[in-house]
Amino acid sequence: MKLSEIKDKKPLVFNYANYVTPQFVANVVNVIGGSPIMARELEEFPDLVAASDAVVINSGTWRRSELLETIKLAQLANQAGKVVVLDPVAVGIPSRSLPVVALMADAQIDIIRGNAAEIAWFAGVDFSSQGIDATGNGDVRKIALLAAEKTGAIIALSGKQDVISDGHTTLTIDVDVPLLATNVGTGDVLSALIGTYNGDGISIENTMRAMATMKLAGVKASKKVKTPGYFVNQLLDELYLLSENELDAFINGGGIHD
Ligand SMILES: Nc1ncnc2c1ncn2[C@@H]1O[C@H](COP(=O)(O)OP(=O)(O)O)[C@@H](O)[C@H]1O
Ligand SMILES: Cc1ncsc1CCOP(=O)(O)O
Ligand SMILES: [Mg+2]
Repeated sequence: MKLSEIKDKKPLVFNYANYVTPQFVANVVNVIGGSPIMARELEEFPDLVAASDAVVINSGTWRRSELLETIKLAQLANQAGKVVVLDPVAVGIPSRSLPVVALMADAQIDIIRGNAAEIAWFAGVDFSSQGIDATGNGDVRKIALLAAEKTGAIIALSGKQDVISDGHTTLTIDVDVPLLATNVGTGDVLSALIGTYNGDGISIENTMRAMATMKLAGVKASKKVKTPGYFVNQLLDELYLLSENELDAFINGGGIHD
């Protein structure tokens, strides 16, 4: 949906969040105009999925004992026709790959948002990483396209260059904002923004708008402040203040490439 529609409809975004960044994620969904809720209690899933417009599963601090519950959550969302976004934090670490494989075998994941190393894992391409961060270099367009073909999901690959691919259409946002990489959680936030924008229907266009929103807010914040602490607060303010017209101008003004 468009930014103005988010402000109108206030999509409810159910975040199965990691325990590192939930406050940041909830605030970003809130300032953009959506409505966040965090939960991880199985008994609550049917009610919460029914009420939600999107379900965002972040595997960043997943315990094995939560796997079956999370699969159930994704299945409930599938049955209710709600978009499911997966943020597969550090999925390339072998012990982290197994539960993600299990989830994807038993439920449909509509959109996968990860950094280049995480998406490269789905593509079957080698890409250096250190813990939660991508550290290597590679052809990120090709990696996103391959990952989309292999998973059937829309791929939202983030980094210096953002790439969105559904296996047919591949878009890139090529804008370097190093400060966006200085706060832990910007990736988690982006995944929740993607859920918010896809709350009324899953599309590459909605996914691109979410990524452009984050990038543009980052560009604006980095013009005003130069250090990580101020930046994270300025980023929240820029997300809050962002208008539909500014976003359209960014998207149509050469920020996005085929
Ligand atoms: N060097 C960079 N230049 C511009 N934007 C970046 C850069 N690194 C990360 N970002 C942005 O930061 C956000 C989080 O992406 P990323 O750091 O790849 O995720 P994660 O935190 O999951 O590793 C995205 O909006 C992405 O575009
Ligand atoms: C540090 C850390 N450890 C497990 S999840 C997590 C946060 C990851 O956040 P992001 O991928 O958005 O930087
Ligand atoms: Mg991440």
